[in-house]
Amino acid sequence: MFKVLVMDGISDMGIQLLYDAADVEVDKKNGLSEDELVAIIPDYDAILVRSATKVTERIMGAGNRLKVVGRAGVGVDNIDLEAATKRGIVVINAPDGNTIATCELTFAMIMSTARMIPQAYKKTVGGEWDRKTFVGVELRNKVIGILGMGRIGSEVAKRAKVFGMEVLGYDPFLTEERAEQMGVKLGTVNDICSKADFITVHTPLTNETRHMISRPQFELMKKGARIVNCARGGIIDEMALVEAIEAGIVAGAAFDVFESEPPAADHPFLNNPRIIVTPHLGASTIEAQENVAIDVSEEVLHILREEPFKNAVNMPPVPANVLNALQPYFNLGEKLGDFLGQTVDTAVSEITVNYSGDLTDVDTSPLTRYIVKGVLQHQLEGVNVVNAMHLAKSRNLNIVVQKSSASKTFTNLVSVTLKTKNEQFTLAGTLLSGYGERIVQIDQYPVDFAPEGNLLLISHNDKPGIIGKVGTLLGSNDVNIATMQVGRKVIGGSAIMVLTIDKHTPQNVLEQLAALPELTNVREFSL
Ligand SMILES: NC(=O)C1=CN([C@@H]2O[C@H](COP(=O)(O)OP(=O)(O)OC[C@H]3O[C@@H](n4cnc5c(N)ncnc54)[C@H](O)[C@@H]3O)[C@@H](O)[C@H]2O)C=CC1
Ligand SMILES: O=C(O)CCC(=O)C(=O)O
Repeated sequence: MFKVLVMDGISDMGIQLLYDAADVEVDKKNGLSEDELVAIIPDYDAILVRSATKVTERIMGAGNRLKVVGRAGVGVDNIDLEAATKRGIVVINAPDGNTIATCELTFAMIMSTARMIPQAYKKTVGGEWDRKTFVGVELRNKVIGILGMGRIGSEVAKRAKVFGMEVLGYDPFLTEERAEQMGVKLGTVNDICSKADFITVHTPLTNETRHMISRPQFELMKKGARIVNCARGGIIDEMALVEAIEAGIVAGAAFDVFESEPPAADHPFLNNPRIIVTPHLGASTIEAQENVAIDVSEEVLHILREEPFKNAVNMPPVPANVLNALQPYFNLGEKLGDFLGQTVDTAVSEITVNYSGDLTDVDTSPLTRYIVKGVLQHQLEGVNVVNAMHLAKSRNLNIVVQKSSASKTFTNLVSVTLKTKNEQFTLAGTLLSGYGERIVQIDQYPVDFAPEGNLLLISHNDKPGIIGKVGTLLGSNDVNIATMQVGRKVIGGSAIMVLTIDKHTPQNVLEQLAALPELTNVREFSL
């Protein structure tokens, strides 16, 4: 039974999928401190959060069965990604479900600053009938500058066009072609700051975007500019904004997010009549909360059940077509790594993977992760596909990936060579139509067996009678052989035998086999 901890009031409708799952037990909690979470997290396989709960290194360190942190939303700045990756904990988010909600709040904020609706409301309900103070501006024919043209920024741009605004955009990943399709003129941050009547930011908070709008940008602005931040506190320098309002440059601002949340009681925004604020409500619609909770629940179930998933934040994204092409190979890749990992007793210095046939046309890096995971799990604790490459890198393990043109014999072939200081070992596997996963080469020897169960790998010289001797010895010790494969390069030369055994071969039997003079090496593997 998987135990999932749901925090921060995530929508019950959205997590119905988890309640309905026979293999999942759900606990809902709110407002726990870091210490309280550290105390209970060892019981859980997954934790789901919005933005309120900070999932820190300490919490993840205590979560010894924690496999996934799910963020019901976009921004993952409340989750220590590095700590998660190190521990092989998958972090997933729900990037699409709250785009429209946040875009619509942004527009509400733009219109509220244009017409000072909250300020007018406050006076009116206070008993004043003030029709002079609140003379606003129209949006039509005004210039809006959008910094960050991803999901939300692009939706804001669409709506701004409908309001008759000229749209300027800045995003390092926005091509001229795409900007043109959206009717957006590209500009630099400073360009946009000097031309726009309204500026809205929709980037994540990163080293590059922190204080992207600060004193120098406010100095470039037109008198009467209005500023909106429904993305992340810190993208706009809060103190510089207050100064720009005092200097008469900025006429109004609307903030849903703060450098520190919640803001301190004496935060200068809270009593400034030109600044309107909301408590991080961008994603707070019934629809968005349901969407993100559904998305994150689906992904959490996939991860717990070890099924393929798509929205991991601490792993490179895998496009659906690549995932479809590679998924059938994941188990084979892991088995090849697993087998190879059992062949060595000393540190691995290099893993070389060669893909051929059908596999030359796709980005095989997700499959390489499975192979590396398979190898490393014999050397390190807690390895999985999330942290495999990170662990390999941190141990200076060289991963070489090669692609060669179609294999002569197989339509697809994955060949993996493991190198240590003193030895190297190669295995190759394929997916055979109608037969599934097969190992088809061990070092230079052609073989053909399924990578599963208990295997005995025996090196010997190709002489008559050896197979019989091995069979008799195993039979007399009640060790049943399920399948047997013999591989040799030339008649009478060195050869190998691969036997699938119904159960684990006892140590004393392995020793008796090793004592047979015709055998040069006997090793047991378990896959
Ligand atoms: N107030 C709220 O409740 C919510 C806030 N957000 C926040 O809104 C922001 C945007 O969300 P989405 O549009 O879904 O994300 P997104 O990932 O689709 O878009 C972000 C865009 O920012 C761009 N970007 C990154 N660095 C940049 C830089 N230095 N300069 C200019 N552009 C840069 C990226 O290229 C990307 O196109 C995120 O920070 C997210 O956390 C999202 C949902 C709700
Ligand atoms: O969960 C929330 O309400 C915050 C949403 C948000 O900021 C995000 O998705 O990045």
